[in-house]
Amino acid sequence: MVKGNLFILSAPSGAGKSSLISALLKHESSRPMQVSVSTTTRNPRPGEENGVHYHFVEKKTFEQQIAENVFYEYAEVFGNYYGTSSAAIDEQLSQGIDVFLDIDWQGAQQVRMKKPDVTTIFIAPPSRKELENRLRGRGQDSDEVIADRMAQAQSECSHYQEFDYIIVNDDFDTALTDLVTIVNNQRLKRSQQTTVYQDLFNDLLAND
Ligand SMILES: Nc1ncnc2c1ncn2[C@@H]1O[C@H](COP(=O)(O)OP(=O)(O)OP(=O)(O)O)[C@@H](O)[C@H]1O
Ligand SMILES: Nc1nc2c(ncn2[C@@H]2O[C@H](COP(=O)(O)O)[C@@H](O)[C@H]2O)c(=O)[nH]1
Repeated sequence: MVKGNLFILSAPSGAGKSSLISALLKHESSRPMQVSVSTTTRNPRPGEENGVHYHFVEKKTFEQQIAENVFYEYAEVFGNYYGTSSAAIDEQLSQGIDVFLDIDWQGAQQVRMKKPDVTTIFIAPPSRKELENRLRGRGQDSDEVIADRMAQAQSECSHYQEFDYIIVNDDFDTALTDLVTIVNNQRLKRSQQTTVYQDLFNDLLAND
């Protein structure tokens, strides 16, 4: 079986990566796709469910999991820990599922070191003003949290050159089409198709 592809989406908080991944997962697809559920020490927002949006844990538990080597990558973002469990993504990739990581630039750097064939995508907002509007429009964070996220946005954006692709999420449908194109592009690579088309190429290369 062909292994699944690993994709990373990074962006300043509020640029729309969760919305884009969620829309992508509802889109028609030739292969199964899943978003990795990260572990975090931040408090749940209203409406967020444990095990669905994140695995919410205490700082002590997270630090124990770091010591037990549970994480493929982890980072401290906005004063909280966030991490991706190795076991979950290895299992999904080995089942041929394409896996999407919604992680920050620090996590992206760690994954690139371990898995150089990862496809990395940077989602940019159309402007700083619009980014702030989206954070406010989400209605889930205090003024203080929003100010902190706006301050951090510059640091996240300063890493855009490390990514394979850039999508500017201005018009949502256009950004989604761009994301679908990138995913299909990766799936059409020869390295991804050699096993699938082995019989076809055996036939095409056979001597009469
Ligand atoms: N193209 C768009 N145009 C207008 N609003 C958008 C667009 N994309 C997303 N949004 C809205 O912007 C807000 C932030 O989006 P979202 O939560 O997906 O961002 P995020 O990058 O995943 O943030 P975080 O990293 O904090 O989880 C949401 O209210 C979402 O509905
Ligand atoms: N390095 C990692 N970064 C992660 C992970 N899960 C989420 N994130 C990033 O954190 C910020 C804030 O997210 P929020 O849900 O609190 O708004 C955002 O940039 C995410 O991409 C992870 O497992 N590792």
